Amino acid sequence: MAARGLTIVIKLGTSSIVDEKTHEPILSILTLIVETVARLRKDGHRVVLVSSGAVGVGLRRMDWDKRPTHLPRIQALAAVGQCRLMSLWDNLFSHLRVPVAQILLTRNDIADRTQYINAQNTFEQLFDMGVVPIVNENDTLAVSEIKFGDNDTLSAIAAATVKADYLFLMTDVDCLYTANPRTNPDAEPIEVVSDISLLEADVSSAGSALGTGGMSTKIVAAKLGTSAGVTTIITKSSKPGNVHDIVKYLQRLQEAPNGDQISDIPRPPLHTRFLPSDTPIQSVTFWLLHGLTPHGTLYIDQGAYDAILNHKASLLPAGVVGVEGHFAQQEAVRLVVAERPSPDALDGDFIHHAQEPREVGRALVNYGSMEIALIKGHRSTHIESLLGWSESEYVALRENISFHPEESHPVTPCLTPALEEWKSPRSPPNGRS
Ligand SMILES: N[C@@H](CCC(=O)OP(=O)(O)O)C(=O)O
Repeated sequence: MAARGLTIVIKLGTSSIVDEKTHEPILSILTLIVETVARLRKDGHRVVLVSSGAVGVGLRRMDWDKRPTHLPRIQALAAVGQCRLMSLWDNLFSHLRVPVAQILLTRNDIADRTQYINAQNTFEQLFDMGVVPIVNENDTLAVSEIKFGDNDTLSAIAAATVKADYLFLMTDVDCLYTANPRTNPDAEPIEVVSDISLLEADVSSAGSALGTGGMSTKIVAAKLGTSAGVTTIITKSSKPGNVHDIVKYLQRLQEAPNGDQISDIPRPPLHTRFLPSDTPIQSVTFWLLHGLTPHGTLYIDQGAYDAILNHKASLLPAGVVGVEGHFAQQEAVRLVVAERPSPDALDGDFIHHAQEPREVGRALVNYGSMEIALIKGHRSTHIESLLGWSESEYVALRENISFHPEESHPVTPCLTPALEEWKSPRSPPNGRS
């Protein structure tokens, strides 16, 4: 039986495709990527590339030594580089007769539900036309509040948007290790991470001089990807052909009817595979949680939280104990569970007295921050007399509320503990190359 065509997103960071010192494109890698993508397509798969490198390529074009710090200069440089970067990709892909398309995104572009769906439709159409979409952040427009921040996060959001089967985060290491393999001879590769919430990652790991991501942003991207049902894979960018081999291996693994035959399958190149959540969140939920930038925070009491979570209730003004930030109707806010203040507490006191306030989800609100500050703690029947008008009896409708699939876990420096939890039964012996 022919294998089903998969949707595969491959993310390439700046350091994978641009020489850090000379800023020249690493043509050998770019070519191998193009050949790999062409092979995957021949196998019937749909491929999206998320390519960084606009700033790096721009530096070469302008003959500048280093990345500027002044934002308009970075944005101008990215505009120069993006054009050249795409011409490089287009040129290389054209030799194998693969048409490509450029998709530049900012958070704003997908903050509107209609635009998000438009983006989905465009990807879909490009796949139907046999085109490889090449995605980057729209650096020319993006300022901090509308930035994805790094292309690892962008690639996870793109993977969720196209409902990808696999997201490959190409990096300068083969995989995650139980310890630093350069300094610790006992370091073992981590082949499978079945529950990413158990993983403790080094948030201090820096990215390259040109890019913005690092290992920590890959872990964040893997969390986003797996929560949306996307198997997320870290593997070495200098061996792009590995992507093809890993996909073949995973297909054979899926087709193997029972465990006995798995041992007959040749081992794949080294990689770390983050397994998707058993209960992936829906597209709308993912969009609410990750597509929108929150403009403020609503503090809700435990009763409201339980009612929304367990009884599918909408959020009433009575369940709101505090408001932070300035936001308008239909903007996204964080939801944080906090204790109700004592009657004699000063405004805002609940935040300080609450036992570990925690963000539990996000919501699109029916009222702006000023209105919610007036109606919080009151019955819905009082909204009209308090505001002089009433839009809805709810601060947020249940369908516009999404909860995070898991509570946030502390992220501490080290990739080592709880190894047994992550290792697949087939983890290779120490020192495997
Ligand atoms: N959008 C930017 C890259 C941003 C970024 O995160 O880069 P990287 O950390 O190399 O994936 C560019 O094209 O230069």
